[in-house]
Amino acid sequence: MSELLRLDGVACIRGDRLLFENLSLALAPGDALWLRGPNGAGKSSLIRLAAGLLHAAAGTVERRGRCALIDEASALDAELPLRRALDFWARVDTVDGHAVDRAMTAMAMAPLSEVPVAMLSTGQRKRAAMVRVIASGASIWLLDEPANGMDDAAQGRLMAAIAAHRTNGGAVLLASHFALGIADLAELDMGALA
Ligand SMILES: Nc1ncnc2c1ncn2[C@@H]1O[C@H](COP(=O)(O)OP(=O)(O)OP(=O)(O)O)[C@@H](O)[C@H]1O
Repeated sequence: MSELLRLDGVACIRGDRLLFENLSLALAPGDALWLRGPNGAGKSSLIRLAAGLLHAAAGTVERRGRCALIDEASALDAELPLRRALDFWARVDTVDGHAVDRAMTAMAMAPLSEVPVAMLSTGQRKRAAMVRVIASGASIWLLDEPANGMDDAAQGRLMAAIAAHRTNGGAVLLASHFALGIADLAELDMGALA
């Protein structure tokens, strides 16, 4: 497979409801795809399928390389100072402290290194989750509403991080209610599949 992520003829059932079927998509290095659609359309479900956290009722999901995920649940230990919480994941992802340093700078989080995760604001928590994604070194980014709660400056940093990741050969699958102003972005309207 030349792509980083490929879904072929995928169906998703949640509870007793068929959310979508026969859905296919492929992300090659440098690609980004925006999943759009109203509440309940299945955007988060598709992201979780791509991450391997949900089982497809039909079809296949293939990944080449590691993926990093942002969703509504924070993976960072709420009790720890931010930097220690991020260093834990750096060890899991087998990346060094410099990768965390660079990602902290990219999301302007370095001044908050010693603040416990539980005390971060909503937007700061999203930025912290993005630091983890950037530092992970994963080639496939799965971002579920990554900009929710971010102010304009943080959204600008998110856009820059996405652009840099694509330039470096990564791919991005993004679910968002609103357009984020990303250049050269493919779209999949999940509302149209319902
Ligand atoms: N664990 C679950 N069990 C049963 N149904 C679920 C479960 N999780 C989600 N659903 C249902 O699946 C549908 C799609 O949910 P999903 O979260 O994927 O949509 P979404 O497009 O991301 O919505 P939003 O824009 O509100 O985040 C909804 O109708 C939801 O109620």
